[in-house]
Amino acid sequence: MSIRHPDYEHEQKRLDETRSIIKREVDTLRKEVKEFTDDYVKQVVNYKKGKELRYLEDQGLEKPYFGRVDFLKDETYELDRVYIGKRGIVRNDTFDSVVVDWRAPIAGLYYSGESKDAFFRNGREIVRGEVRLKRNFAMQDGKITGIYDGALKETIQREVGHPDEFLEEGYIDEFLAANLNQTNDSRLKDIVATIQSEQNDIIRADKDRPVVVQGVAGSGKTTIALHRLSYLIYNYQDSMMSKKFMVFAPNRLFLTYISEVLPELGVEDVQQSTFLDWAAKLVKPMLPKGWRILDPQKPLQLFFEETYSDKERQVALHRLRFKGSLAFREVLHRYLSYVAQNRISFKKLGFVYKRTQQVFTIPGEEIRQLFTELYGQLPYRRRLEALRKHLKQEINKQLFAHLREVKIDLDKQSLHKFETMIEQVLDHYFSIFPELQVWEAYRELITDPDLLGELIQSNDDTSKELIIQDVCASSKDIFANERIEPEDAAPLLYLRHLIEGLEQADHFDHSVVDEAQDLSAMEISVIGLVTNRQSLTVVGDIAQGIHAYRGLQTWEELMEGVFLQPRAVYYTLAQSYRSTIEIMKCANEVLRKIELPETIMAKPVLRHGAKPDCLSWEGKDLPVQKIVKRIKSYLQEGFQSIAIVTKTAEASKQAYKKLRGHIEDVKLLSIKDTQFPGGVVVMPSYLTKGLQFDVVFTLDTEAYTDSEWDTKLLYVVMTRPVHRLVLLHPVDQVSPLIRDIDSALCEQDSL
Ligand SMILES: Nc1ncnc2c1ncn2[C@@H]1O[C@H](COP(=O)(O)OP(=O)(O)OP(=O)(O)O)[C@@H](O)[C@H]1O
Repeated sequence: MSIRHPDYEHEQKRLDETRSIIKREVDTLRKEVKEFTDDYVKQVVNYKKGKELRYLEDQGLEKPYFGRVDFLKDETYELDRVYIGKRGIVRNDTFDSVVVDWRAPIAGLYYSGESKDAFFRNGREIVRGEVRLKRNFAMQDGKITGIYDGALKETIQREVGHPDEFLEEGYIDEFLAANLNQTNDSRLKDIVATIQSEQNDIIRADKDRPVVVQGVAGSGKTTIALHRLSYLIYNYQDSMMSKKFMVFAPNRLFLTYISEVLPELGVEDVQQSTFLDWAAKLVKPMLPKGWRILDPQKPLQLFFEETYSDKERQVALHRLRFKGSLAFREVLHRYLSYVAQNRISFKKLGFVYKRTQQVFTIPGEEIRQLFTELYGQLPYRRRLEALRKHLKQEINKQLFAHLREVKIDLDKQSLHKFETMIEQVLDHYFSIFPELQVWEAYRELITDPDLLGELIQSNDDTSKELIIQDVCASSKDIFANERIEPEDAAPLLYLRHLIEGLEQADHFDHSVVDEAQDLSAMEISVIGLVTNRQSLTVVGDIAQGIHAYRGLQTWEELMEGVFLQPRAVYYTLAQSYRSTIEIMKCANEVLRKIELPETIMAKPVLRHGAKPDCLSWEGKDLPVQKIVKRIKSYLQEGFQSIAIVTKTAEASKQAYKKLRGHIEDVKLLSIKDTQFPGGVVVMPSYLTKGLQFDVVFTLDTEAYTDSEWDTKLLYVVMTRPVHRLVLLHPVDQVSPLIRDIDSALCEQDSL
């Protein structure tokens, strides 16, 4: 575990050897990359070599690997000693592997830890054996500065003697602790050296099944979802393309925040979008000219800001929840059946072959069955195409059977004439099918209470009536201004899937859905529709669901209602890596105010820090000078990213006005921002989702009531800091959420 490790000499020698190999590689690559060529293939090879060279120069030489695993194979008793790094390194002359890429199958052993019963997949083969050693290295300037051995439990046993007690407290190995304790620059990093076993299971999960992860705040959900992309592209580049990977995240700010880690992980050209930005591109061309999608912030203002009446909120809640629900998805399906049943009269198809006066018919019932059953799974338009083809074949079959019977041989010209006649007959027949237009159909459905009432299924008639009235009347009002709302986008796309089918070109090879609890089941269903082979990674935390008016209430909704074929694999992550024990204990105390399953309480890793400060101030005006003084002292201590968080966007603007003259470079962030600047920022609570900072101030803690939404919102904010949390409130206004937090958990004082 330290420099006096018995293997130190040996490991340093191994590192020296590896570094000299890398130096030779660097020299060769430098020469090769410099060579000019106008051959396209060679240019591509050179580009790849250039990338490899940059990695070796920037990182490979400094730290070629971070771990070692010794694996004794059951079958052959061979001992593989594998050094694992961020990228694989192969000797150019002998093609020997010097360092194995962390994503390679054998590297999985390193992450699952020491075990007598281990295995990895080598293509189709499963190689079994024993992991004899898992070793981590700390390195600096080509020197080994630390060697950490063993699986967690054994290490603790050796060092302190009481493994279970420590594990319960969230003990982590020294190597991980050393990594976590570095001051954070608030950007996401790669964690390839310290991926934990339960995280590794998610990263390496089956690519062709949806993966759903409930992970507490700071458990690494975003990080591992991105590592999974890197893993997938490394192992399946024949069947997947990184430019067909999509990351859905809650806002544009968050997208730039995560985008920096992607090149580090070797996946550069991944698409990234909010659900709405992506959906809007597909939905806008479907709308009548001049129509627009309303601002997605509207509902947040409606629910978090005080200017709206309870009635307005209630109506919006009914409408928004309904539009995102699986019940509505069912209604969309039923609408198509309704059209088939009520708006198409399946008459018999008949025609006469004039030359012999033979009458051919296909009964209406048979056509109905073909349409609703045999081709029932296809989108409406494709069903029509398939049905037409089918009927044409059937007519041909009947005709040729008849011709054989009456011994008539048709010449080319007669055949052509006959073909034309069939097309005419079919054209006439198909005029009975309504030409469904997605937008028109949707509009009819969502504004006509009688139709919706007929298609909705609910046991509770009174609430059904109420919901239908709210949904239809308020949707009509929105449409009257030639607007749709963001929550219309997913059902519109779903209906398009049912009527026209979604373009294959818009499909993804893999989709990551981050902060999935804030999307509706309908939205996630749509993402499922456009993701090939259901290759999705869906991560989130129900405790952080701040879009309760539309988001998921439980993961069961997805497991039982969306991902059925194939079924999703569900994982939970309870260990939290971001904040100190002191911060997480305090945040958990707030979360306990609402009823949530125990599985979503975070267990912080064993990293201590200062207790959160809960500071009250006297007087009418915010004590700007005192707050500024605190911020400055944190900056002097070396903390680089500080978030001053207010509950609403409006409050952020006010706070920014007060602070900007006193703190250099302070920035105000709003939903419109796309760049995440770091430094000192003022921002509304809901925008902090997914982000992290060294220090977080909640400027108006008193604004959070004890409603479920406010509780979750404050919890989100309280779980953003890596090192320090400061909760501020006027002395005579205390939020019920923090009123009775034990003074053992937070430092209560006046500012
Ligand atoms: N195995 C690990 N080793 C080192 N750091 C880790 C590990 N897992 C997570 N972290 C760190 O924990 C922090 C939180 O990670 P991340 O933002 O991915 O979590 P999250 O679950 O998405 O959080 P939230 O839901 O609160 O937004 C990051 O700084 C990340 O680097």
